[in-house]
Amino acid sequence: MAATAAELPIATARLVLRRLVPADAPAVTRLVNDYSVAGNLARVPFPYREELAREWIDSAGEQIDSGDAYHLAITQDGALVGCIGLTLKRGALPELGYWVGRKFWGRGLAREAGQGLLAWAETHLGITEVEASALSDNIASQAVLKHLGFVQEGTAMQPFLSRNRAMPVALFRRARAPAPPPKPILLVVACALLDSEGRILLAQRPEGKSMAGLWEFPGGKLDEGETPEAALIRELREELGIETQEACLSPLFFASHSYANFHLLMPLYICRKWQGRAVAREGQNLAWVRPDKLRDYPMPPADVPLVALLRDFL
Ligand SMILES: Nc1nc2c([nH]c(=O)n2[C@H]2C[C@H](O)[C@@H](COP(=O)(O)OP(=O)(O)OP(=O)(O)O)O2)c(=O)[nH]1
Repeated sequence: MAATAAELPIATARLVLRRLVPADAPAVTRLVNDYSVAGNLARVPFPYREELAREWIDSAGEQIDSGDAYHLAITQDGALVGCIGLTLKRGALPELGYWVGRKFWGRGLAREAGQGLLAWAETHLGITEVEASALSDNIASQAVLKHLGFVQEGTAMQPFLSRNRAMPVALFRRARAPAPPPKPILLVVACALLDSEGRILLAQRPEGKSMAGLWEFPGGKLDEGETPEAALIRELREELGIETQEACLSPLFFASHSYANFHLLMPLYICRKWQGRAVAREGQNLAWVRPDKLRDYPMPPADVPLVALLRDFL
């Protein structure tokens, strides 16, 4: 598996870009089997059948593992709204492609997903220059590319499977993005609460928050003047209604991860002793999870290395 595949999913303010899974086939088919979507895509036939979606999802997984292409599901609040991908080619620039289901148009989702994927590709694959194309009359898609820093370089005729003929397209290219402004470092403390059966407590981020639907270790940001331990004791009380003391918190690992707008520095503590029963005081879903099942719970990208370390440690 390419080392970079471990750095997925990609989280943006409203979206999670994750690997496609076989269970996505019906949603992909429903959204692509719409001429207003398929007609803009060069490489999909119309009508579009679920069998093709299944084959494409399988090959997308293989391509991520081999590092040949990164086609990802664009999800919002856990639901698939479109797909985005970067195809690496020999002797040519990597190519960006995307589509968003018609009912999700007009919300800036393609732009947000594009920013997330391009920033990820720059950080993890060292890719700075990318090309893309859009039908000459697809003004919306061209506007997305321009927002992403692409500049039109020419036009060409390209065969479109969905239309059974060649169509005029505008060719775009994006040079290295200007250096981004420095990001603030956000210090967040988190805790692996371990119960007597060796299970760890995960909490699901609720709708309306960034990275909604992903599972995380309980915790949160430090208040002004607070020590990390005091912040964690307060967060555990506020979120779960449990009481613990500094002596019961042992520092374990830390995460250091760049999100779009901030750089997260997150010490992870382990706690085996507390008073009270953990209950969801903020409407979040809770799950007590065995270490070997942690991978079944999608977590923010910052947590992925922590989960691997924790599984080895426990
Ligand atoms: N508590 C916790 N936060 C995590 C984990 N992984 C991870 O990336 N984070 C991020 C999500 C948030 O951006 C930040 C936690 O801050 P928070 O819990 O106080 O903030 P929040 O979600 O209420 O608010 P927001 O800033 O996301 O809107 O750290 C984790 O395992 N636990």
